[in-house]
Amino acid sequence: MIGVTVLGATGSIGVSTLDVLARHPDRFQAVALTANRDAERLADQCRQHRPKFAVMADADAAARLRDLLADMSGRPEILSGIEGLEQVAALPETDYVMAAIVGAAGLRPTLAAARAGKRVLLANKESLVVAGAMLMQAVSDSGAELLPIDSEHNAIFQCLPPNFADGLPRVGVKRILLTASGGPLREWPVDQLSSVTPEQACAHPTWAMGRKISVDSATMMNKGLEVIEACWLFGTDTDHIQVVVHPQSVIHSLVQYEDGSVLAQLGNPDMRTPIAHAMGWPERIDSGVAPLDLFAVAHLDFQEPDLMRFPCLGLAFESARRGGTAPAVLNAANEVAVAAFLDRRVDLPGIAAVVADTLEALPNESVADKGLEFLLDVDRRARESAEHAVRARAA
Ligand SMILES: NC(=O)C1=CN([C@@H]2O[C@H](COP(=O)(O)OP(=O)(O)OC[C@H]3O[C@@H](n4cnc5c(N)ncnc54)[C@H](OP(=O)(O)O)[C@@H]3O)[C@@H](O)[C@H]2O)C=CC1
Ligand SMILES: CC(=O)[C@@H](O)[C@H](O)COP(=O)(O)O
Ligand SMILES: [Mn+2]
Repeated sequence: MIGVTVLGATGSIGVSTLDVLARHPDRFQAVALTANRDAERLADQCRQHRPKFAVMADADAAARLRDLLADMSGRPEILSGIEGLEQVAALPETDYVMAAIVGAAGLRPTLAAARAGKRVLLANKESLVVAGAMLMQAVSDSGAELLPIDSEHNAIFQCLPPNFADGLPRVGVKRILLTASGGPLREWPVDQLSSVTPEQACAHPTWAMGRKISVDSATMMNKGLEVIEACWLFGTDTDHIQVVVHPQSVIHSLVQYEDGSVLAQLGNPDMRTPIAHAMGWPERIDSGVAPLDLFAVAHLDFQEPDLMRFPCLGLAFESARRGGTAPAVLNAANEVAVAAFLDRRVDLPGIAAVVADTLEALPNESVADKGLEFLLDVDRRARESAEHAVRARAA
């Protein structure tokens, strides 16, 4: 039996993961489930999946979870805080860790799973953006397995040969073609972007996801974060990654080879496919996703991204090229700006403006030989600076 810890069990990826896990009761057992504040949903999940541990990041929510599960026989041990998250990411009875916390908050538990040598199923792209070198080093030092859950990166993984870690040029790869839907604002009049509401930004045309990543898709910052994620996962650079807008989200990404071949992975836009792929790998297991009907799809369209409409994508490419602390600053500023947008404290174009101001305000520092505390401090300073930029725009 394979023991699974699901970090971020109550979120969009967490729920899909538990759906796949429940389809294979003879293969997987939930060992630990975690959430931030949603004790009610985590309590329901504990009753269904009967994990040994449940963690609420928030201490008050952990107390609520204890009350909610007081009458459950064989109830899980309930932990709280970041230490609880790190503990269940590294349990001896856990084989696989689904890293599905949203944002840089997922970094420490994801790192704990990597350091403990687990199979890390990585949805939390922000971990790689903030601490790519450190996370990749932890994976290599411990012998952990890192399998991408992000649909594009999972697709690329499926289109690469098993020895891709030898280096993409050595295995004949010319470049990665990273697909993007273009989000709900792809055709919105550019001069009216300041009127976009949080509800409109979160109404993704093809994927059902949490609110933070939905806004990132609307600004195309999501694709920018994914470019940085791809650089780390596949040992490449921005010159070898092309973003291709593909509104149908049926092709999840492509790999172009030296001989002219282009390999692609296709499927319905449902995250249970990459989740089942990574949980079953190297075998193929049922995901519950309906077979792709190409006649119903009928057309596959491709466009170049419009960097005037989507300045966040340009900022992310620039941060990736600069390296150092720039990607961590980009990520922190974006998290602050997206939260402010969802609170209606800045308008949608304000997100890119806050990120640009924050990148400008902070020096770019080298991350070589620096530890986790340094990166957490960069993240903290960038958040402070971004919050100032939000207030300055609101004033
Ligand atoms: N949704 C998708 O289809 C895809 C998501 N991803 C990535 O996966 C990750 C998760 O996304 P998604 O599932 O959409 O997000 P959701 O917002 O739906 O879920 C986030 C999860 O993280 C928990 N959480 C939030 N903040 C904290 C915190 N500070 N400490 C501990 N736990 C916390 C939430 O708990 P609570 O419910 O209590 O708030 C919830 O369980 C993101 O990094 C995203 O970029 C990548 C590709 C596709
Ligand atoms: C499902 C998934 O992997 C998301 O990251 C998706 O890519 C979002 O769609 P966009 O292409 O619009 O960012
Ligand atoms: Mn994606």
